[in-house]
Amino acid sequence: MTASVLPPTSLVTPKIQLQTENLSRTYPSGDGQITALRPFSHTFAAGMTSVVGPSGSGKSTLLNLLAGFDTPSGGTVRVGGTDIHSLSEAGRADFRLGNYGFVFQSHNLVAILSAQENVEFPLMLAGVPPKERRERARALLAQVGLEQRAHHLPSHLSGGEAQRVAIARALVSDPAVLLADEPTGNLDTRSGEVILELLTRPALEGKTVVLITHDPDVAALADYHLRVRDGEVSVEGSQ
Ligand SMILES: Nc1ncnc2c1ncn2[C@@H]1O[C@H](COP(=O)(O)OP(=O)(O)OP(=O)(O)O)[C@@H](O)[C@H]1O
Repeated sequence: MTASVLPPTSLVTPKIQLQTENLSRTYPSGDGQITALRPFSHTFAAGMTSVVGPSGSGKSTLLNLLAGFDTPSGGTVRVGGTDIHSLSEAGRADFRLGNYGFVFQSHNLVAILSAQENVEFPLMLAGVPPKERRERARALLAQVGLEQRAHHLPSHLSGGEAQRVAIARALVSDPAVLLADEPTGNLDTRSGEVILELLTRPALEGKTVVLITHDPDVAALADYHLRVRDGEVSVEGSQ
């Protein structure tokens, strides 16, 4: 894998703060309500924060709210001072393009696009000119060690390779916030280690990485630790 410095880009964003205040979510259930997330106030530090907790405890609910994919029942998520849920849907989508990267358990690559085109995709949506798009996507594919696979379709990549392309895509806009939901969940141990190493790099660069995992060994790699139990998030301190 080639370690390289990101090329200059018009999309570079400064490190920004991810902050929640009394963030909560309830869902209707029959006659009553399910409290998926109890009021949670927290400032995420730059670096990697793991989120652990049993199935159904509220981890994905928290991540979806941080991403602005779901609407809170109360409270706010601020990214660099912007209350993301006060934006229109289109405004939030634009804001995400410039500030967030996502890595999911399943790579979610577009099946009919090559690895290179998948990585270019967010830049295309952001209106970055083709030449710069190509160069940045190439640089990112090199960073994840897949420059030789640039023209392969996702179906011709291994699970670990596809996840590396997904990471390249998540990082291509140089986002300040990277949200990862069980990114190693479907991978063998060795491929999982490669993915984690790639996720620790942006954390070392001062970005805010939030990583949901069931795996205590994966969580142990993070700088900060949150535990969710019955919708209650607690801070477990740093190591
Ligand atoms: N759209 C929804 N409608 C109703 N209830 C929901 C919805 N999404 C989540 N819940 C409920 O909220 C609670 C928290 O769910 P959530 O998916 O956040 O848990 P999780 O910790 O991510 O679980 P897992 O580890 O299994 O993915 C659960 O009781 C779940 O059933």
